[in-house]
Amino acid sequence: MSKRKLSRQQRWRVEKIQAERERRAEQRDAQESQKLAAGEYGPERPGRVIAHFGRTLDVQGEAGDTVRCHLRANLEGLVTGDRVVWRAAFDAEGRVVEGVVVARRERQNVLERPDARGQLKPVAANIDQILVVFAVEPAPHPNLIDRYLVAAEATGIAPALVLNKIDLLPDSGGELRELLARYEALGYPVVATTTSGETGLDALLARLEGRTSVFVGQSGVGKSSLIDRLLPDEALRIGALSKDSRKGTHTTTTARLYRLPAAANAELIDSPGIREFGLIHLDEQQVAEGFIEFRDLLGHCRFRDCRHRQEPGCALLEAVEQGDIHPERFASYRHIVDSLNETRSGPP
Ligand SMILES: Nc1nc2c(ncn2[C@@H]2O[C@H](COP(=O)(O)OP(=O)(O)OP(=O)(O)O)[C@@H](O)[C@H]2O)c(=O)[nH]1
Ligand SMILES: [Zn+2]
Repeated sequence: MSKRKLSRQQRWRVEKIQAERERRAEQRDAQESQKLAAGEYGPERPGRVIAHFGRTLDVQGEAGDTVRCHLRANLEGLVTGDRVVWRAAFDAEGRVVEGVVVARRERQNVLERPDARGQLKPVAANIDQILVVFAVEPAPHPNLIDRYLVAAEATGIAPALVLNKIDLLPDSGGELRELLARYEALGYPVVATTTSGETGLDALLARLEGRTSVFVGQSGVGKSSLIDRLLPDEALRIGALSKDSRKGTHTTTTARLYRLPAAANAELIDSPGIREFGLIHLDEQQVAEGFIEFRDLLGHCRFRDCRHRQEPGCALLEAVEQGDIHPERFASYRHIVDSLNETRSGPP
């Protein structure tokens, strides 16, 4: 909007348009309640939110059909991935033209991100795995991988690692393989891929099969390239969409759920906001719990309030000493805790 002040007449028009919009929304809610009461909608069916735009949602039914749905007045805060109960409205020929979402099923988990004011807001729900992508180039710092893993563990969603750009792996890539073996030994699934060939694509598809996944990872590791590979048609459509938004219409930053054509029951939830990951909302205890090999030891230090620095009888320090915790993972833990403390005590 321009800095010029709105004239009285302009302001009057804006207010009038706003009032008209509200009136229409109220009217629609009332009509829907009437239709629901009169049984004009079909029976209740299960569905899944694949995109949402304010009070309008795209819901995928069990048959894979997508229906534009309104939200019943008393339902709030649905996000992509939510499982819902919806009812269809039909046209004269008996075809489903639209629907209304009447209930939300309990969530298995929810991914949250801070909004502009730093408040955590749900962005997607019911996710089975977080695929942390890293690449041969830019070379991964182990601490960065750990930061992603800790953030993922805190959501309660299982993480897996994807090493991309293995076409760039030098013959002497022993160091990286060693790093991967360390995470595999901890129990994390690891898949190696490249988008410049077929290598690893089958393994990635197998990992995606039967699950709802999200990709996260540092800029430049190849997330977009991998997703383009998995969703060739969708990629074209998104390209067309963003061309429009560049003209200044509107940009959709909300998450979308995609069904992958190449794997059975494989779904992907993606948006620029989901790919980024923060740790700032975690406390020291949550960071420690994010290191899965620490979990059994937590609570076994001599002092209840042990901060695992130099306290005698620290179960973690002893495990490092005995080689049960890799020193680099422990250094990583320290680094994350220190960096969070610095950020919090730093200037606002
Ligand atoms: N050699 C090689 N290059 C790749 C591979 N995958 C992606 N790239 C290249 O790496 C660069 C970054 O890829 P993107 O897909 O944009 O990475 P991204 O993770 O989506 O990055 P952001 O959008 O910044 O988060 C591009 O120039 C790609 O062409 C790969 O398997 N091998
Ligand atoms: Zn301790």
